Amino acid sequence: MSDTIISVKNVTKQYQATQAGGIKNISFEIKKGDVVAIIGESGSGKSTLLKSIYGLLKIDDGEIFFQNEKVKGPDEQLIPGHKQMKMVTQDFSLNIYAKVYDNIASQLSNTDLKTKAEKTNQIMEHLRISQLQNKKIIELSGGEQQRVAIAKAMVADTQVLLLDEPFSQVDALLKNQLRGDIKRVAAETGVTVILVSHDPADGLFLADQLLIIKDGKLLQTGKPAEIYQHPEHIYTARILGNAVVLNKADAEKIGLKTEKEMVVFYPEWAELKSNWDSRRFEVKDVYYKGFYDELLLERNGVLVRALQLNRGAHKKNDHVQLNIGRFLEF
Ligand SMILES: Nc1ncnc2c1ncn2[C@@H]1O[C@H](COP(=O)(O)OP(=O)(O)OP(=O)(O)O)[C@@H](O)[C@H]1O
Repeated sequence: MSDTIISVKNVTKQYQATQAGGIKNISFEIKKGDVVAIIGESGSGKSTLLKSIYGLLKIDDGEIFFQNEKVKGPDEQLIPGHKQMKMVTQDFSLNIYAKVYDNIASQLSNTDLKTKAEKTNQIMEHLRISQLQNKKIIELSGGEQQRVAIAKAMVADTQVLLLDEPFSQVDALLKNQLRGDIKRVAAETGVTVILVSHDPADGLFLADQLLIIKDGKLLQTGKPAEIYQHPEHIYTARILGNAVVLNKADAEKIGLKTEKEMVVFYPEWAELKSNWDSRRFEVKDVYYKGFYDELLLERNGVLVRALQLNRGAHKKNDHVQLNIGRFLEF
């Protein structure tokens, strides 16, 4: 228990106006120093959960604890939010006409100017923005502003960093770099990071703990690899791995026997072979995916997808054998 920093217990928050949305009876714990990714589609309740943890929303039911102290809602304190947590929203809340250095340093007191300068320089180094320190925010790209916003949020000994869609402003290449940097900074500084993203790849890459949210409910939480390999819901397998989902009748048409209603497998669990046997599929289409092909295959009117690492080996209209080594039943 001692290394738990955040406990969310049976938290419900519904919005009066919509009578829907929000989050429903969510419980989980976060370990100090972990990177936690909350993954779900748009409108699933991710931001509601993040704001509730920070104390920005009045929750209807349940409790949230920071260490052993209850997080107060906006009606219970003068300035909503939690002193040891910082939230970076998509608008960054930076002073766009001030310099990078001053934006970050503004979070520290002037009583010890040497420490103030040291801490500001150190966090800029961590986030690789030292070279930008004399630039004004308005002169920076979206990705650079994102880094400054994170540095500003972290500089004053923040224990929990809350990031709402931190990669929304960066392109694919910079996104990989920023993801790596957040992971590294969390490991180096010991800060606990809770981030919200609609892109499951963010969670799989970054997180020590993943939370899958759908329609305001927590479907599953755990380590990314565990959730990926053992999803408890079809939705989880679909968003994490673009799984193939078949009903019982279709599954049987391609030779998969099940007592349950649905069969699910990730394309990489199916092995392609050229041998001609009873489990043959016809290649309906080939999608170029860079270092591999994705094949759309058909058998008895049922379509499935499989990966072809040996690019170009099978072409449209070829017949192939597919060994589905593992599948899940729901
Ligand atoms: N202030 C509000 N008033 C009424 N309904 C709201 C309010 N904020 C959010 N909702 C509703 O609650 C649901 C969850 O919203 P939330 O912003 O938490 O989702 P999200 O998963 O973060 O989505 P996105 O990725 O689009 O930001 C949505 O249906 C949304 O319309």
